Amino acid sequence: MHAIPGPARPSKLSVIGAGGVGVAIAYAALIRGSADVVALHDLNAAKVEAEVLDLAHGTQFLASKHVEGGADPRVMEGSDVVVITAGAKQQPGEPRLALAARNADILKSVLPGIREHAPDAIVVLVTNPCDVLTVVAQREGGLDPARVLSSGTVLDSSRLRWRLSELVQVDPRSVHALMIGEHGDSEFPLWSRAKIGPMLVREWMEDDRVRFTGADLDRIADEVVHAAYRIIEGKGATSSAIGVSSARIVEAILRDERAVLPVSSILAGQHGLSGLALSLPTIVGRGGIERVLEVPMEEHELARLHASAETIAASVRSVMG
Ligand SMILES: NC(=O)C1=CN([C@@H]2O[C@H](COP(=O)(O)OP(=O)(O)OC[C@H]3O[C@@H](n4cnc5c(N)ncnc54)[C@H](O)[C@@H]3O)[C@@H](O)[C@H]2O)C=CC1
Ligand SMILES: CC(=O)C(=O)O
Repeated sequence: MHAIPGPARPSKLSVIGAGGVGVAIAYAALIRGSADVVALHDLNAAKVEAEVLDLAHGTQFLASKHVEGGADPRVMEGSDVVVITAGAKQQPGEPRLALAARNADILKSVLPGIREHAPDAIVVLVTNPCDVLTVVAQREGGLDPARVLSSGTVLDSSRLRWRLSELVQVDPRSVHALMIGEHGDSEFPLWSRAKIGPMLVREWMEDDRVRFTGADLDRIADEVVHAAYRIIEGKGATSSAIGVSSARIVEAILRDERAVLPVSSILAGQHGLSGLALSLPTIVGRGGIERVLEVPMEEHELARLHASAETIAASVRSVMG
């Protein structure tokens, strides 16, 4: 006789940091139904309690039905995924790497709470510089490298796909293009593998009916690399797009999708790189990082990847010695 399966345990996402980004992630996750339960945690009790109430008041219209939170780290109990957004954000014109020392200290202060209350959770870094902090979290927290990752260039790749889709007037879901490397100034588009539908972007450019050139692609790449600076100049921070990007990563984990996403994780020899985190196309599932794909690339792209890796490694050395 087969046992009748009981109801599945509700999935739980906790978000540390109830600032602009943390709330955007919680809101996106609740609307999309990324997790059954969403918890918010912040040191600022009044702020986090107000944010939880504000979110809960929309429950009737949300896909996920339970939001909770507070200043006590016990709100993270039973989490399947913990997303970290706690920390300082960039001032206009400030590079992400300038936040490394400050945010590494904040990260170190939140790791014991995760270890105590959510020891089985996959940890996703969003706080910048997210590649550097992924390494800090793994080493300081003694985490399994497969179970700590960062949103990396998921957001940047979404920016790239949107700009390309506007250029060629094709649905962004049919644009397959990646920003790789650092989530920061040294990132770059992997043009040699970029496709629109089944056709390489380069093949589109050889078609007489297509009205874009290499100069257009250079301009788009530059816009993507500088996108956050532009938004921070105008509204002080970015939040909405990282909200949906992070919710998407959480879904890939909780639903064991084995989706290929350009998250950042600690490399173990891919492309000759080890001991630092950066973004490459990666299979993401219930175990976190299932596999980093060693995508073939051209020599000049490999050189850019190594330069990006060195930028991250230098920052890791500066905060960890
Ligand atoms: N990886 C990415 O693609 C992106 C990353 N970010 C990064 O996300 C981070 C957060 O940005 P915002 O939410 O705009 O900043 P914010 O200033 O609005 O919020 C930060 C929150 O962290 C909280 N916090 C600080 N220390 C804490 C601790 N020890 N425990 C719990 N909470 C703590 C603060 O009380 C505050 O509510 C920044 O580092 C920013 O650069 C922002 C956008 C995109
Ligand atoms: C702030 C940041 O990292 C971004 O919007 O890309």
